[in-house]
Amino acid sequence: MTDSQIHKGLAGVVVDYTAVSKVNPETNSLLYRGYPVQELAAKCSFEEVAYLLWHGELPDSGQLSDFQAVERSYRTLDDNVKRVVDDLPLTAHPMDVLRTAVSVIGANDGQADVSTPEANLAKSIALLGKIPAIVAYDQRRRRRQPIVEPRDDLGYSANFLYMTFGEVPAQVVVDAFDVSMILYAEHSFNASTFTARVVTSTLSDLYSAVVAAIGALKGPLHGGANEAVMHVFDEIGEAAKAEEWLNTALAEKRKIMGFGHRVYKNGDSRVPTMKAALDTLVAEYEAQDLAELYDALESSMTSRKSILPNLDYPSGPAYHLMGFDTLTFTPLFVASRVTGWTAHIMEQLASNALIRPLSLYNGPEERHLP
Ligand SMILES: CC(=O)SCCNC(=O)CCNC(=O)[C@H](O)C(C)(C)COP(=O)(O)OP(=O)(O)OC[C@H]1O[C@@H](n2cnc3c(N)ncnc32)[C@H](O)[C@@H]1OP(=O)(O)O
Ligand SMILES: O=C([O-])CC(=O)C(=O)O
Repeated sequence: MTDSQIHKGLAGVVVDYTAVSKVNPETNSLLYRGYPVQELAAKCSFEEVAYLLWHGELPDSGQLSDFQAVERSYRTLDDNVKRVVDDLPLTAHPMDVLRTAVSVIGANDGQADVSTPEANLAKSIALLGKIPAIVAYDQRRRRRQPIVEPRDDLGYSANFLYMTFGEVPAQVVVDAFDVSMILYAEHSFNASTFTARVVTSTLSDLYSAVVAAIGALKGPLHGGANEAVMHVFDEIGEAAKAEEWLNTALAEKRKIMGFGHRVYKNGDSRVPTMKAALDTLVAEYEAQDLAELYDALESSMTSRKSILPNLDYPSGPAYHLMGFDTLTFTPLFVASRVTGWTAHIMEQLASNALIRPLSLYNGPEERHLP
């Protein structure tokens, strides 16, 4: 084995087929089951997109209402989950709380190890329904606000916002949130999805794969970047300081959160759609200062490094304007991406091979105890 066989970070390595989504950096496009994500964001709800990712086809109206009824039936949290969350310190990151709560849901499911396609689909829909309840519960407990029970007369996004804030915001806000959920739902073999597939490849259960994926998503090089973008905005403060801040940060060899991508080198296909959603929020909340800071950092970064924003760059400030706590941004990503993860878990199981790459040893030569 030689050095040339090593692909650090698996960059450029094709590991398997997938029919769930196609990321094409040459055409700067992203297809979910063949449909451009921009069309889905413009014409479909997040529930329809979740159904598409799992079933391969969009639902007709009867299939959609059956699906929505099942998702709505899972929106209430069991007491045992609430108790575990309540026992966690407020110093725990919301991603750690969510990871723990999903683990508790798995441990309480007597059928956790049943991995038929039907059983895994049922668990996936249950997680789709329950994760917003966990995220909302945790933000409200941190704010010492009373818990808001779900409403089954509301769609996914309106209910998510209602449970978090105690009221349904203006329709433009619900729409922007729904668009973000659609855009975050799926992105081929990214680090967290690959993590879920590795766990699944050992024939472990769906909950274990999702818990592991949450851990992988938390890091700032992946999903944690949407939170990190907001910390950067807070650090900079105002548009006039963006260029100087960036010069210092680059001189210190810092990675600028929300910029760059392993696959897209000419811009992230999802950014224009999310930026348009952010613009509607800027108008709704009259947040021109934030928009100016966004533009100033983007244009400084583009002229200094020619590195373009990824989806986390517009999503972070969008969630901020909606009123979410900064630490809650990556859990919002989980709420959406659980659809893609579970679609991949089911795909992996349908054609499984244990994922186990090789390594080139560079430790001490063989040696022996005296
Ligand atoms: C939804 C998502 O998960 S999207 C990704 C979210 N993550 C972030 O926004 C974190 C910031 N971005 C990054 O750290 C990187 O761009 C990654 C991890 C996303 C992609 O990394 P890679 O594909 O490994 O790119 P790589 O690190 O090889 O970058 C190539 C060059 O661009 C530089 N670069 C890439 N992204 C950035 C950045 N955000 N800030 C500063 N420099 C950067 C690298 O330092 C490297 O420079 P060098 O050749 O002088 O060493
Ligand atoms: O594809 C990646 O590497 C990261 C990403 O954008 C995502 O998971 O949405």
